[in-house]
Amino acid sequence: MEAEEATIHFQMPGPTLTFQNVRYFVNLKRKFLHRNAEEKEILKDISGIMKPGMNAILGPTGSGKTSLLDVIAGRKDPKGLRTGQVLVDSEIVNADMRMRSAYVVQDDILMGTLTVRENLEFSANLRLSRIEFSAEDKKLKVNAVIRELSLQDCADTKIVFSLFSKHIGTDFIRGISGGERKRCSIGMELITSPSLIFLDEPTTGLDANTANSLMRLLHTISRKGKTVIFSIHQPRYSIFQQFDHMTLMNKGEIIFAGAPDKALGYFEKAGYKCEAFNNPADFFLDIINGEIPPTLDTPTPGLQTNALVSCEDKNKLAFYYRQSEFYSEVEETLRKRPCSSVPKQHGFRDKDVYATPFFYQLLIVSLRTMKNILRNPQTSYAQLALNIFFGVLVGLIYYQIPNTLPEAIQNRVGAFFFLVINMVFGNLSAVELFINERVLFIHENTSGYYRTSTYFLSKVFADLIPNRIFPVFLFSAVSYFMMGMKNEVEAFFLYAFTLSMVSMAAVSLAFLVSASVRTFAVANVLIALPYVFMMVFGGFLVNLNAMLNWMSWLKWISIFRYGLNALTINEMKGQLFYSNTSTTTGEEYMDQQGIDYSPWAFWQNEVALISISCVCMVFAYIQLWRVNRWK
Ligand SMILES: Nc1ncnc2c1ncn2[C@@H]1O[C@H](COP(=O)(O)OP(=O)(O)OP(=O)(O)O)[C@@H](O)[C@H]1O
Repeated sequence: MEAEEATIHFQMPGPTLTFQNVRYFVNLKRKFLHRNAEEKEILKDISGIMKPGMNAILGPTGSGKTSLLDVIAGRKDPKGLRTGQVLVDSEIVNADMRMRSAYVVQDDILMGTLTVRENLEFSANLRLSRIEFSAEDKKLKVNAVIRELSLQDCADTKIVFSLFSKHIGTDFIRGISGGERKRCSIGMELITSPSLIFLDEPTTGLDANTANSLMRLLHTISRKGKTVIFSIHQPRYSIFQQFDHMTLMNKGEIIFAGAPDKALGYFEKAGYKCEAFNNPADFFLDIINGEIPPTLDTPTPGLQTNALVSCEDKNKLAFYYRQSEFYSEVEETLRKRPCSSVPKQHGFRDKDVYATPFFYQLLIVSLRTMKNILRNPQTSYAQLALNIFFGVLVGLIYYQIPNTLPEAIQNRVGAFFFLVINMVFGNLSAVELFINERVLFIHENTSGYYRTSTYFLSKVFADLIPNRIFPVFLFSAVSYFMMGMKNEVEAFFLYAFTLSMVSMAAVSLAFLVSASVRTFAVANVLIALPYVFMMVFGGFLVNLNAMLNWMSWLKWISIFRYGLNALTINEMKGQLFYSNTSTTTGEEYMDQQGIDYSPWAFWQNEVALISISCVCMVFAYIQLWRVNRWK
């Protein structure tokens, strides 16, 4: 038991985090015909010190709590940081530091189809080094976290309502509660035994009691010497009492930072009196919101006479704080602090800082993807059902195509067009893939769970191939024999191979769109347009020889054209069609259509389809890699 306890207890005492003269700007939308985007200063020259214990960042909505938390956690784009620096002990926050600290986001980002334990195991498997932790150690660690966070009762319950399974969550399947979900999110981070923990509004969306017990939990963690820093909106008194340090914010500036028990005295000196039985946290917010007027008869030591009145154009409370002894103390400490000369970093990740090797990550992430598909079978069943349905449909429409003219050629060509349309448009749903998981991917990737390449390849191996390629063989088997195509084993396999290559090219294009945009609406337009263009330039709807020269190049990137040509060569070659008066061969038909039917020409079409797939995949990967990780 003791050994188990030891696994969750953190190895190092928490660090002291300091920030000095931090000014942070964000770009607002660029105005029409204006070259430069307008900027807004959201953190205005602020400094502070946060030591091991409970550090709360309080303030009304829009005061800059989350911005400050993100900047000090190193999650905000450093381009916006105009002046100042953040140090953890004496080191500048860098990628390595980010990996060693924990950041719990406001919206719980968990894989909904997995249970609490499986989510924690996923985190443990990827974020604990295999050299230092055996499989048994990881299990002990997960158990210890479950016990520490009192998650025993729901350890084997699925999350279900979280993030991207929201759309499949039904009234019949109740997942874990909001408080349990939040504790699970915290547990995902505690697995690595971080000594510095950031939480963005951990109590938002929780009822009073759940919020209270969650804060008690954080308090317990902080008492083990950890530095817990969190933003919070309006805490009740029992929560407020647990703070060791409080940073009060208003309009991007600090209006008080120090021990909460000193804050009431501080504001009293500034002329604000808290009434008996009033919650101090509410009282501070009321002051900021201007709901409590100052009574300025009280002398304000260390401050020029009536400073609160004279600084008309400034944030008066922030101005007052800068004159106070609290601020002088912070400045004095910051002046004395040592600082290492680590260069400023610009990218999200300076070096490879993952705990586990590439192939191990690929295995773990692929297993989770498969588990997710199996437990969320709508997509895979739908794909399978769709393929069987269309296989039977096309088989019935073109049932046993005769060799008599004109049906022999007309029906075969019509069937090929139908088949390719079905393969291409049947994969429209693939645009959901990265959009659905975008938030999850960004969170896990930035938290050091896995590399971008691991995630991408797991999608290819565990999603694309089993979900999009295998069902095509089923479709091919049903449709090929119902249509009564060429009775040759080799021709059947080439037919199935061609259809799967068409499917893969269409999915790859959908992957590319999915990795490039954030919303379904834009994705649907972006994917439908090239599909339709490719269809027009496929050679079935318009004769490509009669096309305007400047447009005809489009045929070279048409999945339809390569698919139709390959299917036509495979079926028509060596066939003899006849009518009452004449006969014609498949080769004669292809000559008329300008289709080269040499063996190499057939494979050229397959190579072209594979090349389109590869190019789209490479670009999809680049797009995923370029996704903005900064908050
Ligand atoms: N990327 C951005 N673009 C424009 N304005 C921004 C951006 N990020 C933050 N802001 C602005 O900066 C201010 C502080 O935002 P922040 O989210 O830090 O506040 P907050 O105190 O956490 O608020 P809340 O409690 O509502 O989450 C707000 O006025 C917000 O509109």
